[in-house]
Amino acid sequence: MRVKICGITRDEDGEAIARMGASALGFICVPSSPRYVGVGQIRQMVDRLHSWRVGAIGVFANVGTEPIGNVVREAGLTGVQLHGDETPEFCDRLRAELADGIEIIKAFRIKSEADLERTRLYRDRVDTFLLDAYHPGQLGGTGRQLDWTLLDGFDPGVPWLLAGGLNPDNVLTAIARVRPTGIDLSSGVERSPGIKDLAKVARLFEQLGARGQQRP
Ligand SMILES: O=C(O)c1ccccc1N[C@@H]1O[C@H](COP(=O)(O)O)[C@@H](O)[C@H]1O
Repeated sequence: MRVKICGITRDEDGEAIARMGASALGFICVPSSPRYVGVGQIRQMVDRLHSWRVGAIGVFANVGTEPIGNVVREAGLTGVQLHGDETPEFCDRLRAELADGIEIIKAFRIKSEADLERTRLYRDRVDTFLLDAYHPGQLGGTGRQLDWTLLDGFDPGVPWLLAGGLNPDNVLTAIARVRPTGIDLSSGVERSPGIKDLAKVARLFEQLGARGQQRP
C-alpha cells in the first residue's frame, strides 16, 4: 500500500513521517492554501530527506507548465500532483517539460459518475490518479470524504490514490471498501493546517501494520 502524507510545512514533521514509513510526502505549492510552502523551503526539506527512500511531490493547481518545471528542478521534487482543472493536453505538455522519471499525479474532485468517467481521458497521459472529494470553492485539504459508493468497481488501469477526509479511524474501512492502490492523507493527521500531529501519523501506521509501503 502506497502512503502519501500531504501538506508538510516543517522539516521535523517531514523527517519524522519519512522515518515512520511514508512512501511520499506532499508539499502544497498553491499560494492560497494555509499549507503553502515556497520553493526554497521545499528544497531545504527535500535535502533533509535524502537518506530516506521517500518521494517528494509538489501539489499545484491551474498554473503553467514552465513554473511547475522550475519548481520541480529547483526543489528537487520526484513528482507533481495536479489538483486543479488541468486538461489532458496540459498533462502532455507538462510531460514534455519534465525530466524522465518525474511522476505526474492527476487529482480529480469527484461528485458524480461523470467525474469518474472523465478520468479515462487521462489514462495514457499521467502515471497515477488521485481521487479527492468535491467541495465548492475549495481545491483540497477539505477533510471531507467523497462518496465511496461511487467507486464500486472503479478500475482505472493505472495506480490510484484515495484521498479526502482519511484519518487513522477510517483508513482501514476505506481500504477494505474501496481497494485503492494507495492512500493520501492531509488534514486527518494534523493539529492545525500545515502542522502535522505525529501521534496521529504514528497511529495511522500502526493501523496499516505490516502492509508495507510501496513506491516513493
Ligand atoms: O491541502 C491543501 O491545502 C490543498 C490545497 C490545494 C490543493 C490540494 C490540497 N490538498 C490535497 O487535498 C487532498 C485531501 O486532503 P484531506 O486529507 O481531505 O485534508 C490531499 O490530496 C491533499 O494533497
